[in-house]
Amino acid sequence: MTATVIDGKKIAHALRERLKQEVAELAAHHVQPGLAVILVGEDPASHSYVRGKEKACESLGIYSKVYRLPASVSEAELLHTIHELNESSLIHGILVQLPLPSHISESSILLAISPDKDVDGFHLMNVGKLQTGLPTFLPCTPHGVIQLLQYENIPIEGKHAVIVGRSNIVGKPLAALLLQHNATVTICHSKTVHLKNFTKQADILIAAVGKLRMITADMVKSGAAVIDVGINRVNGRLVGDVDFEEVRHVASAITPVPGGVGPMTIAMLLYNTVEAAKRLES
Ligand SMILES: Nc1nc(=O)c2c([nH]1)NC[C@@H]1CN(c3ccc(C(=O)N[C@@H](CCC(=O)O)C(=O)O)cc3)C=[N+]21
Repeated sequence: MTATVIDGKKIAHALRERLKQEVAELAAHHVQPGLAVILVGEDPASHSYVRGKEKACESLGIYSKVYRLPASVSEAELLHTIHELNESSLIHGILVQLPLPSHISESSILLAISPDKDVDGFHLMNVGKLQTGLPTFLPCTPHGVIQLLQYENIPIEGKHAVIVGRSNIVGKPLAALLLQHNATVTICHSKTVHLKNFTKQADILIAAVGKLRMITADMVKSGAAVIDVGINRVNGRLVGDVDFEEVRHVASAITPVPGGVGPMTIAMLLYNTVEAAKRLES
């Protein structure tokens, strides 16, 4: 078997074209969605992601403003910036790029963002809403994964989805979303004993660990859909958590890295920003 390679770039592009029309319709009503991105420190990868987000906003006609703050910024200063953005009428979405320097408490920063502008869906109120099944901003990467599966007509209901990785930004919210779509969900992590026994049972296997090519062909059931959320850098090149060349001969569908989940994450951020503008301006 050779898997269908899921073209995340193409699917993200299609979503962005739809959003571009929505932004144009909002403009006719004198509303321009605005996104503020706060980036603390000098991590080159973070700077590169944030540039991607800026360019994406520009191509859709979304206003964006990036706050590049030194790693030495205090928690109080950061909170001050967030409070100003909560009040700003130009800004509908606020994103604080993670990770933050260790002297800043991530949870207090995320709590300070107005839940109505929390386009990452990381505020505790919105985390609770997601768990409860109430409408909220869906975290971008998990939402992007669901969109990829739906676009490719990969059924979720009744299927066994196995997620490797339990982070607050991918593994846990993705488990909640897959449950909402009636999958049977297993979450595996670094302390899981005999990981392969679990991954082998997956109809949908999601790798979100951050460990280079850790999912090998022997861990995948024949015909499974394999979604690679991993981003690892090898000599400046991006490589996923899945051994793509090996696993593509076992799976029925597989996402590449780059060009899989990453572009969808950005598309869903734009989607949430447009949603935020519609809600705040209605
Ligand atoms: N508050 C917050 N929200 C985030 O959504 C967030 C974050 N912090 N911190 C870092 C991670 C990482 N992330 C990516 C987004 C797009 C690509 C992406 O577009 N990747 C392209 C390649 C880009 C390249 O070549 O550098 C691809 O996979 O094809 C990757 C990674 C969002 N994150």
